[in-house]
Amino acid sequence: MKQPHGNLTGLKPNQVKRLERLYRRRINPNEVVSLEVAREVTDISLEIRRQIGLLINRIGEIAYVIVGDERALLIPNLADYPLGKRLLRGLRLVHTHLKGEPLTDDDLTDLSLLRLDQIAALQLTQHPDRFSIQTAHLIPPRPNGLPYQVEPSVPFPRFTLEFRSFMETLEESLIRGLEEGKAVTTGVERGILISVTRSTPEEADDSMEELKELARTAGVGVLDTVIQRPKEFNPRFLLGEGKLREVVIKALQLGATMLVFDQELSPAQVRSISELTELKVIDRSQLILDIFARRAVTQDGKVQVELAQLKYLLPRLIGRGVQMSRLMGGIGGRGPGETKLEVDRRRIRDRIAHLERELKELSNGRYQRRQKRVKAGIPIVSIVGYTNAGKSTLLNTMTKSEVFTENLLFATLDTSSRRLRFPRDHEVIITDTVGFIRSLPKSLMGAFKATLEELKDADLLIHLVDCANPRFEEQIGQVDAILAELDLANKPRLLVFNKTDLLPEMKKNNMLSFMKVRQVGRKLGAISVSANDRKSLEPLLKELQQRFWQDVPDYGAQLPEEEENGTPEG
Ligand SMILES: Nc1nc2c(ncn2[C@@H]2O[C@H](COP(=O)(O)OP(=O)(O)OP(=O)(O)O)[C@@H](O)[C@H]2O)c(=O)[nH]1
Ligand SMILES: [Mg+2]
Repeated sequence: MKQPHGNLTGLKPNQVKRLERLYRRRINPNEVVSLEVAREVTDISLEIRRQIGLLINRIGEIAYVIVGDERALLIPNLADYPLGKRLLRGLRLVHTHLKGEPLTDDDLTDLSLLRLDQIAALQLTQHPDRFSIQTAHLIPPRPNGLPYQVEPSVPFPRFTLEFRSFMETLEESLIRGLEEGKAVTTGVERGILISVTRSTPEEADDSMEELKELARTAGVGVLDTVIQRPKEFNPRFLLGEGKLREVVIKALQLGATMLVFDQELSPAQVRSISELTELKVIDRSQLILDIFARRAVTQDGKVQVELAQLKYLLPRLIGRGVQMSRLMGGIGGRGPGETKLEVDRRRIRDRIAHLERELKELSNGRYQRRQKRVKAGIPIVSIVGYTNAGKSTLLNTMTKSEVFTENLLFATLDTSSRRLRFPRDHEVIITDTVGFIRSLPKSLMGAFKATLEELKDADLLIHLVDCANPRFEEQIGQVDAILAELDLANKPRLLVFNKTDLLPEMKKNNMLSFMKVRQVGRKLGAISVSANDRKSLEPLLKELQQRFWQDVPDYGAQLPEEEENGTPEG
């Protein structure tokens, strides 16, 4: 015999029995609830002075009988009715309100969060036979509107709703609403970005701005951002449960498909949050991994990214459940691939070992190539810097080659090298590198050390800075920190401020920022360039000549001749 849910203490055996017997009742699928069943629950409810709720499925079976207290009831985990890809749960809640209260905020939250077909309150009075009914249902998302509609309450005998056709119409309109929503925001996924942090409001904002950029780069449309700065972190959801519920309602209103956290989430947190919200949940690390996965081009890059992805996933495979598919799918399913997702942990470990061997071989190849270069005695200059600083653009302009550049984060994932010829048969090799970023996932840091291995051979690092970025100072610090972590703190370095063509505009709009750029630039002795303008590179080229061949008599800062440049190395 199926048990009623909720607290049954204090109920008489015959009352429990009556509750149990409710499971045997059938409702006509075209009715919200039948008069007989409504009467029975109001009777018991008045007798025990507690709310009673029925969750009824589409074929009219009573799937759950729930006993609450005088004012509320707690809906159990609806494990037998997973939402999956459906818009509605396939269950409606009919429950009693002992004092005839209208639907409460909690009721409407349950409706929204659980995506119930409908919620109905039987509003009781002193007379067991005289009660009203009030219903509410979800509606298509509207910007800044409530996600549900509440109907006026009507005396039960006058309540005539053709439930089946009502549901059909409702589902159609929800689907239509979703499709319209999709047209508004492009992107495979539409996400709400969340940051839960104790850092200062400015830091939190900066980090959120960067997360937005990352999301954009990953093809996630950003619908909204939420920053919470709690006194204490909620260990289960990171952010407070109340706040999380607000987020879910917002997600529903805006038609979001995923939540993106600025903080790294533990596997258990991802699980709890996705269970509660039924949305895809990813964190900053996974977002970055996802971007890497999209961008890796060379064998080396691909191997490293897959390795990093698997290492990230492995600890998250423990106690896996339904939500694993969500976790592993990544954005638009660009995880390590559906078939691979099904392999168990053992096979993933094997794969990791295999990839690590492959990486080593690739790295040997790189080492030999580097040896050749070092032997040839040609100075090596590596361009490093925060992602989107303009490193690839600089390499292109300097050498007139075509390295993929884009106004997206992490355009470059593989090092590429070019020769740059100076007059008098002097030349240097210039290498472009993957962009740096704060809080690079640990798993990636390891993998990318391999790519950045080449930096060890560099005779000079050009640290390129996008000085038009409001966070440029911080970014300089981040790059310095990563270089230190790579044991490169002592390499000769040249600080170069890029995008100076944007400064006049900044001077007009934000004098203070402009002055800041100038002050920092002077303090750190930065050279100014505009990577997309060859002419502006003269001071930089002159500096390079002086650094490498200072004994050479000054022949003027001359730009390398065009036809001599851009010979790809090798
Ligand atoms: N206004 C302006 N834009 C620039 C300049 N240099 C680069 N950009 C733009 O900045 C964006 C990023 O340039 P990339 O060369 O891809 O930057 P990157 O540092 O290689 O980036 P990652 O490879 O992602 O780390 C592109 O849209 C460039 O067109 C410049 O001097 N002035
Ligand atoms: Mg680049």
